[in-house]
Amino acid sequence: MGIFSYMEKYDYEQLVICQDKQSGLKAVIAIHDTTLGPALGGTRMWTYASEEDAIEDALRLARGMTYKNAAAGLNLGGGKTVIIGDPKKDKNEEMFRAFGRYIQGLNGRYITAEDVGTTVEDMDIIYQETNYVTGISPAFGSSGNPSPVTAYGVYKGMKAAVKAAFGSDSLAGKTVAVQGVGNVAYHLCKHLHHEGAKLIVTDLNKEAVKRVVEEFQAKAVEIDDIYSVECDIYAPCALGATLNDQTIPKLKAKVIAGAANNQLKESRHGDVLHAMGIIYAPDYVINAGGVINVADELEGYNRERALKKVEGVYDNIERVLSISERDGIPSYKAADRLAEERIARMRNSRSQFLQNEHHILTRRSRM
Ligand SMILES: NC(=O)C1=CN([C@@H]2O[C@H](COP(=O)(O)OP(=O)(O)OC[C@H]3O[C@@H](n4cnc5c(N)ncnc54)[C@H](O)[C@@H]3O)[C@@H](O)[C@H]2O)C=CC1
Ligand SMILES: CC(C)CC(=O)C(=O)O
Repeated sequence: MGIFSYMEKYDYEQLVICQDKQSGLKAVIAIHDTTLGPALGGTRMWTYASEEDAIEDALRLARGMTYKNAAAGLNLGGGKTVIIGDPKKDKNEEMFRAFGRYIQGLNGRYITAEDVGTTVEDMDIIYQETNYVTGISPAFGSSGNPSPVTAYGVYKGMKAAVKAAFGSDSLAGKTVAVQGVGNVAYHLCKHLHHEGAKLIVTDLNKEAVKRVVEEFQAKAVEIDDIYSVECDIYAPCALGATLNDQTIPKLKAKVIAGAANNQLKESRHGDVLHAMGIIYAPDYVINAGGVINVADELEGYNRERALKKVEGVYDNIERVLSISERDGIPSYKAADRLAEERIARMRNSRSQFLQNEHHILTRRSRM
């Protein structure tokens, strides 16, 4: 399908291809929908096999952010950036300075933050060129790395999903298979270990595996074995599309609850999970803790208030799963319905861009 056909099919607003020869920057900014407010979504840096893969990831992630921000009750639209490159080798200051200027050129339509392969330090560099960035250092009055807060939300959402499957939200004694133990899942494993869950983990990064084995007595398995291990919960916390025709038949888990974006390769895989009786916590509902955290910056960041809002992920998962049960529809469809209904209701309200004649992020710099 051509880019314009794809953008028309899912009603995207804008796709920006950014290049800076001197720094090697090759970035794709996708803005899906700004009905609820400026598009907010992180910047992912990854070694994509092709430019087409990078563009597809940016588009899928951006639309996911529209649904995530709407379902979380935020006055934010959906957008995302991918930077093509190896985050371990290809980063430099001028790359993120150039990227910050491209964001500034969008005049507040897109606000960025961290995602896979980018860090608070990268956001601090971007902040030198534009105000339209969140998740920057607390020294600037910001919220810092969103990952630990995302993990807290996933932990709360997992408890709600476990309650739907087993009748109690206790994770004590439950076995959780965690795929990808990076920024978010390291902190998720800490919560799970503290509550007495047993951990089975895998990651391409052997140092990341070693850390959770040593700290949380996790059992390490090979990359492809994570799907078929005996467990109660499968927690996808790596990249997307891990729920597909090849992997779903291997699953033994009764619950799927993880941080990764775009876990379903295609929507129909959500139908398959529903038919199998597996409780699927929709990815953009359970992993909304990070964006809820950085969105609190719009009011002048208050960590206690932000964490209180993130605890609401538990209620949101309960609400989606009860709609799924009541109406006999897959949980991903119940989540989509909630998000789409809010966007439709807000379509005619005043834009969140210019409350009190100021972009919603300018309040931060006035505090
Ligand atoms: N950082 C945040 O606050 C948020 C992150 N997410 C999503 O959560 C997921 C994880 O994000 P982070 O922890 O920030 O990224 P990260 O890059 O720190 O961790 C991802 C880990 O997955 C591993 N990995 C990649 N492919 C793998 C595979 N095939 N099998 C096993 N491990 C694999 C990587 O080696 C890495 O250690 C991503 O999908 C991200 O988009 C969603 C919401 C917020
Ligand atoms: C604050 C960011 C981590 C938000 C985002 O990009 C996400 O939730 O995927």
